[in-house]
Amino acid sequence: MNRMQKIFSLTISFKLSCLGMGYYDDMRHDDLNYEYLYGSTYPLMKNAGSSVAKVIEKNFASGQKVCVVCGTGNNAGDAIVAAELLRTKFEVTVLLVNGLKSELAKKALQEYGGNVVDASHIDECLAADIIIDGIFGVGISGEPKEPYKSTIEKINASGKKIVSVDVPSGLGTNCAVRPDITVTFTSLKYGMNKENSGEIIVADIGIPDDVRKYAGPGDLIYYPRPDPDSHKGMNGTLGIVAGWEYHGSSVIAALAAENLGLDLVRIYVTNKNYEIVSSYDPGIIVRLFDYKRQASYEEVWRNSALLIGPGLGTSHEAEIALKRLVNGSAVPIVIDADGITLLSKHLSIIKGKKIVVTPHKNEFRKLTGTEPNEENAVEFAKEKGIIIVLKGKVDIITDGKEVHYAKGGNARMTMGGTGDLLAGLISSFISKGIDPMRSCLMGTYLNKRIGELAYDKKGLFYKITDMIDEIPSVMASYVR
Ligand SMILES: NC(=O)C1=CN([C@@H]2O[C@H](COP(=O)(O)OP(=O)(O)OC[C@H]3O[C@@H](n4cnc5c(N)ncnc54)[C@H](O)[C@@H]3O)[C@@H](O)[C@H]2O)[C@@H](O)CC1
Ligand SMILES: [K+]
Repeated sequence: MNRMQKIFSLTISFKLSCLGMGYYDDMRHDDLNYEYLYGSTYPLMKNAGSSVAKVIEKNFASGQKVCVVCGTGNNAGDAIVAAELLRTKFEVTVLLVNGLKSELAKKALQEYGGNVVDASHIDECLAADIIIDGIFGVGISGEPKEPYKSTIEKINASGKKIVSVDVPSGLGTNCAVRPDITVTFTSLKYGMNKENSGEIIVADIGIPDDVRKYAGPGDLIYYPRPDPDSHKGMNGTLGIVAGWEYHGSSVIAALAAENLGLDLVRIYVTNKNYEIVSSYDPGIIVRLFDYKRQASYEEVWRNSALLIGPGLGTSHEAEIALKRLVNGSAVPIVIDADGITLLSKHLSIIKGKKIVVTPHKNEFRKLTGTEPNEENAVEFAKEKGIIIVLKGKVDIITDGKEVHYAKGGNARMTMGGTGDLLAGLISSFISKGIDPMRSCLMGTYLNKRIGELAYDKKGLFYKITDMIDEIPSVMASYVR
């Protein structure tokens, strides 16, 4: 390879591995939400394997020898499912290059009744007529390590017909299988073309639309891990303008934010509640807000996202503050509770702003002048260019184009404070730079989930801080 070729190859490889991560995240998202809604994702693996088997039956004469080369993950599982379906018509051998790690792949192997060999039989296995490549799918990270690197080289040197499962193993690195056919699942992966993937067949493996319509644990994986080189302020700063009337609402939202790993959580209150809010938690910064001073507004605008409204009251000073804050803000704002009541009198201020409004049914009526239902929420969100989270037994989340739902929770969640908590969660995710729509899905799912966990421990007798206490364990199980 000359220098230019090397640079080109490195660029391609970098791009593919970066974008490969995107596919991996999307696949994990779909898998987690699938599990949440329907249970095990094994049926998807069965569908994936079955689509590979169908392609082989259609393209190759039966009776030939097939070597199914397996890595350790779910890509191998798909290949083993295909092996079981093919073994009545073909002479099939499953080659386990280095055992299996994936539980689903192990299950597929249990259901497979044919011939299995280990790496000591690699040469004899690769002498088959057809090779199924189930070494890596989108779960690869970095360059293939041994023993896979030399296995890929042997596959490419074999001169046999090669069918890759989902993606050619190693695609985007310097060592990739070069197949005749690739059966890829759900959608074409970035960078795949005829040269590196052979004939590409996109197979639908039956992932239901609901995995993207419903908020679920899969949405939480989009929480950004802090860069080890980042400094204070780069991982979310939230300005909470709340609690001027009912101080507890601002504290609930701030505690939610603190538990979500933000760098700085600041509450802005007036004289009346300054002392009591300041005394609550050492991790929360409390600042005095004077609605007549421009400096107060400028301080609030320096945060990466704002939450306005919980326990704010509807005083004259709150009304002025809301108007000026929204008007001058360049960062996204979540408006909740009293903020919604005030906003309903000044709807023109949200034009062109990045706004999420989180009304319950009555607040929705006040805000829109219409009945709280999906159709009206979509209509209002579209007309105003905002996101609406209409809270209820099932939350409805819409930006006027897409509609999503969050279900779950329990009857105890009608208690005061759950709305403040939800607004705190959504605004915190937004402050970390997560897309606002995704932030709403993450927040609505998480709010319902922590209600369920609190119920598991204390039944109907849990309180709002019990929900807040559950935030870290839920997040930590999806974000490492
Ligand atoms: N929702 C979906 O899209 C579905 C995807 N499925 C399959 O699942 C695949 C992804 O499965 P997995 O996440 O288990 O990942 P893979 O099967 O792609 O590979 C992961 C395994 O390879 C190892 N590994 C990763 N990089 C390596 C490297 N550079 N050198 C050596 N070993 C390495 C890992 O330790 C892990 O055991 C997809 O490509 C697809 O084939 C299907 O099972 C069905 C559902
Ligand atoms: K593969």
